[in-house]
Amino acid sequence: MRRIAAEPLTAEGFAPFGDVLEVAGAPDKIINQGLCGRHHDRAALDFGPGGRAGISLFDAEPRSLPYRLEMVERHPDGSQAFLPMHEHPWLVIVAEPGPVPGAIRAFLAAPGQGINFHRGTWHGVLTPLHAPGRFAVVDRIGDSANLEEHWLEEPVLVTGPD
Ligand SMILES: NC(=O)N[C@@H](O)C(=O)O
Ligand code: NI
Repeated sequence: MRRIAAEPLTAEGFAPFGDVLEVAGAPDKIINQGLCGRHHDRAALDFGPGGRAGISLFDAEPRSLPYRLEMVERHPDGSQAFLPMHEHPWLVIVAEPGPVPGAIRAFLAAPGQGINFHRGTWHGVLTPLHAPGRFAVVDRIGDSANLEEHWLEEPVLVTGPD
């Protein structure tokens, strides 16, 4: 079985697949009587025609490393953001674009890091590594299925960082 090692999640490394949401660097503006830094407008949200933004809460079972990846999916009609409601590391898996998924990439999100998959990005489903696996999810609410799954011919074993 093919093995890939998760790499630390960075905005640069993840840029081809989406946005990293994290409090890093200077805020764009100081608000609330100087008591809050606003890191403004940090993700490319996209819900397409006929859709709208929704916020859902996911309570997912934690997985363990090494993680057996059997399927990736994509949402052709909108973006999808995973915003952790905990302070644990968690796993983000994507694949290079194409009519069928290309090379698999895995990232280990640090505590406090969230992500936003751009519309159509192949990805593994939400993968917490610790309980509680609680996330706010911002994605498209609409009439379409907005889901395409691809089952890998051979599972991939995702390990922790080298
Ligand atoms: N199906 C669903 O709502 N979640 C998936 O899209 C996922 O990426 O976890
Ligand atoms: Ni998804």
